[in-house]
This record gives sequence, structure tokens and C-alpha cells, in this order.
Amino acid sequence: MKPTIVISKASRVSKGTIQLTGSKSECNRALVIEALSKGKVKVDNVSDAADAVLLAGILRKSEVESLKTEVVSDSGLETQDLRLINIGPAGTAMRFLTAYLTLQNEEVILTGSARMKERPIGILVDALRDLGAEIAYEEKDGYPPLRIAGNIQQKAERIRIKGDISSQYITALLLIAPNLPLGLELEIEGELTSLPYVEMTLSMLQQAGIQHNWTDNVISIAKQDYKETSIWVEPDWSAASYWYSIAALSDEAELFLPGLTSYSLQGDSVITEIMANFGITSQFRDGGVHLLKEPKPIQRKIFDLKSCPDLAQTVIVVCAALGHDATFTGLETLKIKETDRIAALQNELAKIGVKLTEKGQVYKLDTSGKHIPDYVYFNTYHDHRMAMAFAPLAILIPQVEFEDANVVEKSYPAFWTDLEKVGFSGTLKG
Ligand SMILES: O=C(O)C1=C[C@@H](OP(=O)(O)O)[C@@H](O)[C@H](O)C1
Ligand SMILES: C=C(OP(=O)(O)O)C(=O)O
Repeated sequence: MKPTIVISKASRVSKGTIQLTGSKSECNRALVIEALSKGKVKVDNVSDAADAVLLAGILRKSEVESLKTEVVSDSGLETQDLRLINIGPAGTAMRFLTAYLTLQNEEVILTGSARMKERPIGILVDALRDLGAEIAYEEKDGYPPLRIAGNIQQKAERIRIKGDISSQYITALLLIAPNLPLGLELEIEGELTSLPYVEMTLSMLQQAGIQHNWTDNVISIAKQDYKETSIWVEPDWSAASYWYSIAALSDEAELFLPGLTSYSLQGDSVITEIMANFGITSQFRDGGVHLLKEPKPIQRKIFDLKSCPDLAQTVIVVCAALGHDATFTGLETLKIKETDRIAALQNELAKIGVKLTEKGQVYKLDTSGKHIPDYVYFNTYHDHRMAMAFAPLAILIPQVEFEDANVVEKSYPAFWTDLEKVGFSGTLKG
């Protein structure tokens, strides 16, 4: 049995300094760039996020298992060693490695957690096959596990890819582009979701000396060499968002998050603008950001989160907790993340009497039935963000318990201990 954790907070004042770990998104890109640059590019401030630690282990070749498989060759049935790479629940690692492994000179099986086997990857596999890669599905078409042959024989340089399901497919292709013999011209079809993540990829490639051209819906990267440099991974703005919720739900708040800047590569830094609506000012000074609370009536009623899907749970839970009815758009991709985040939000918000209803692509939050019980048990659905987005509710609810204390490790292992620094108490059970 996994331990649960019970969280409470005696006062509604939140003050303290929290040093956040490195961005999982930046770190995973930097690690792939490091590996493909053959050591020319180094990564500085590697994230503690489990997804990043795992990817670092794989790319730096310590976390691999060997699998005995039987193959038929000219001399009959033989046993062959095949590397089995299991990336657990790490979505970016799954997508980035799928592309990366087509360039390596061995055949591998790439798999993940039970949930990963439900997260689609067909769009990326089709694009890689169009380039010339050999990839086969081991179980269900369109989903991991994959058997990736390596040694891509590139047959096309221009390919098309759908942009509205996951930007991670596009990032995966852009990351390998400088190493493709013919380079890459990627034509993005339809609306591009999670746009800041593609911009992050291109900026990080640029830091590594890789130039690109982006005209209309075509991104081109020629075959080219990396420069010798090191890439510094910024602290994680998605993790910072939970501190903004804590400030928003507190009566008084003064929090300092060192290392965060207003010119971050991370689109989730838009949390500063979103939370300004909830009376949180962000002052960038002393080498970080100070969060200060000035209570004010909330005006904004519509939130479009297409560019920052990882903030959806944070913002929706804050609105629910403050009894602020609002409309949300841009949530289409949430159903294929660590869990179906729409269903998970609906189930858990119902525990405080709040409804999230879906009408086409518009989601409405109805807080008219909101109530604050003395105790709530929240399920976490193998989703770190379900735990972290709901934890600030302990400011309003005397005791909140979470199904799986370890779930936060995916992106923010120190989350529970950091909460203690600002007056929360946490007790592990089981
Ligand atoms: O590229 C990245 O680092 C990410 C892109 C986003 O995914 P989608 O592009 O699938 O929305 C985001 O939700 C994920 O947490 C990280
Ligand atoms: C969606 C997320 O991660 P991934 O897709 O990398 O599993 C996330 O961290 O919220």
C-alpha cells in the first residue's frame, strides 16, 4: 500500500522562502540536447523531478535493462539481448526518446506505465516513419510499447504533423532535427496547442548553437553542429503555480521563490498574470520573485489555458475554493495527460460541492453548492498535479488527505516538505 498524507494548516498566513527544483520541461530538453551533442552541451541545475532523473539515467546509460528475446535468423531460432527502456509515467521522456532512439544504432523496446500505454503516440510514430524510421507497435496500434529499430535511413526532409493533440510530438522531432542527415522541414497542420513549449524547444536549441527558421506553419532546421556550452535549467514555473494558489487562498502571504525570472522560457510563467486577478502581485527582485497578497475583488471570468495546460488544475481549484464562477477554454488536451484531468477534477471538486461542466470546448465552474467540510479525502489518479493543486485547500479545510503521498515525485519531490516551511503540517499514513 502506498502511504497517504494528511495535510493541515493552523493559520491562514503564509510566509517563507521556497527554492524550487529545475523545470522538468527544460531539463528533459537539455538532457536530449546534451546526449545528441556528444558532450559539447552540458546541463546545469538538473531537475530533481523523477521524470528528469529517469531520463538522465537512460541517456547517460545507467537505467537500462536487457531483455532476452527470441529471433529467427538464417541459423534458426536465436536468443538476442534487446534493451528494454521503461520510462514509467514520463510523457515528455516517452515522446522525446521515441524520436531520439531512431538515431541510435541498436533496436530497443520503449515502454512505460499502464497509463503511458493509454497515451497516444501514433502521430509522432507516423511522422518518424514518414522520415524513414522503423517503429513497430508491440501491443496496441498507436500506443506504447514501441519497438524502435534505430539507424534511421532518412527518405524525406519535409513532413507534416498535426499540431492540436500534443506539442511534445513536435518538440521530439525538432530535438533530433540537427542530427538528421537531411535536416527537417516540419509542416504543422491545424492549430498548434501548447505553443510556448515549442518556443522553449527552439530557444534551447538556439542556446546550443542550433539555428531554425519558422515561417507560417513550417519550422525548418538544417543538419548542423552544436556549440560548446552549458544550458542552465531554470526553476520550475509549473511548480511555482502551487505557491501562487497558497498565496491566493491565504489571508496574508509573503512568499519568495529564488531563481525565477520574468523572462522565463516557460509559458507557465503566465501564472503571474493569471494570479494578478486574484490579488497576487509578483515582484521580481533579489534574484527571484516575491509573491505578495493584496485582497481585491476578482474580475476575470474567462480563462483560456491552451498555452498553459499544466496550470489548469491550479487555476480551476483556486476559483472553486474562492467560490468564483468562471469559464475555461483550451482544456482539450487534459484528457490524455497523466489521467483524464477533466474527469479527475469533476470527481474531486464534487467533494466540496463544486461542479465543472463540459459543453463542447467550453467548461463552466459552478460554485453555488460549495461547502467546506472538516475533512476531505482526495484521490490522486497517479497525477502529481491533482495532489499539488488540491493541497492548498488545507488552508480552508481543517484536514485534507491525499491517496498517494509519493505521486508528487514526478515533477516536485520536495513538495510536502516545502509546505512545512510555510506552516503546513503533513503526516504520512500507511
Ligand atoms: O513539452 C513539454 O515539456 C510539455 C508539454 C505539454 O504537453 P502537451 O504539448 O502534450 O500539451 C505539457 O502539458 C507537459 O507537461 C510538458
Ligand atoms: C502532462 C505532464 O507531463 P507529461 O506529459 O510529460 O507526462 C505534466 O507534467 O503535467
